[in-house]
Amino acid sequence: MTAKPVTLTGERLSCIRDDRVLFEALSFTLTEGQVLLLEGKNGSGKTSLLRILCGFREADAGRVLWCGEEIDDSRYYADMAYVGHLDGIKKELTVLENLAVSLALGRPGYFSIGEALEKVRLAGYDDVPAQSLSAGQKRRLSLARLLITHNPLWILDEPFTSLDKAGIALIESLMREHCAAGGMIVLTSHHDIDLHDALVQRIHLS
Ligand SMILES: Nc1ncnc2c1ncn2[C@@H]1O[C@H](COP(=O)(O)OP(=O)(O)OP(=O)(O)O)[C@@H](O)[C@H]1O
Repeated sequence: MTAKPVTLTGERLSCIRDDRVLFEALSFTLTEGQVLLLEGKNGSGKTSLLRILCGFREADAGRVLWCGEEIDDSRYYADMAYVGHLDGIKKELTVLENLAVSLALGRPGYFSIGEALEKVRLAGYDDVPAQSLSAGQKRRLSLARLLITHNPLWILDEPFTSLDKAGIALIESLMREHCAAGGMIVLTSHHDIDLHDALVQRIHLS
């Protein structure tokens, strides 16, 4: 039996909020190594589309498929990692405890916890409660979760928020490595991203 190709497909997706059509009949297919960049002004529906792709909200019409199957199965949730506005961090836990919980819930990824902390420049912060971190450090911690578990699909809502220049360059290089390893990324960003154009599909919501 041949394995199905790894794809994320949006099929004629529509979203309506308070009688306003944010988007309608939106279709795309993302394959291994590709990035889908959602662009558009504030309130245009980027986060709403991400939430539909994550399965947190149903589309008003259309379907989301992972490897050709509807996303209501556990395989999708094992394969997908979401980093949203709220960082997904447990503030009462330490940096190390936060990552240990993520690792326990997922499959081991590219890096150990120690290596991931080095990468995101949080080495030495292991025992610091997450609530004491700065906004940029919290964002780095939430992104470190992507490195310690194996998730072919990353869904990232404004991943560069609160990051300094070095942090932005770091995330871009992690995204390039993820795509080179066959991963896929869907993200929203108000910043330009430094990725090879051939990898990037853009959807502009208006
Ligand atoms: N839970 C909700 N109930 C009703 N309306 C909502 C809800 N969430 C979002 N909206 C509305 O949907 C529209 C799109 O919001 P969304 O967060 O998807 O925009 P966005 O493109 O991500 O914006 P931003 O760039 O500001 O993050 C907005 O007008 C918002 O008020």
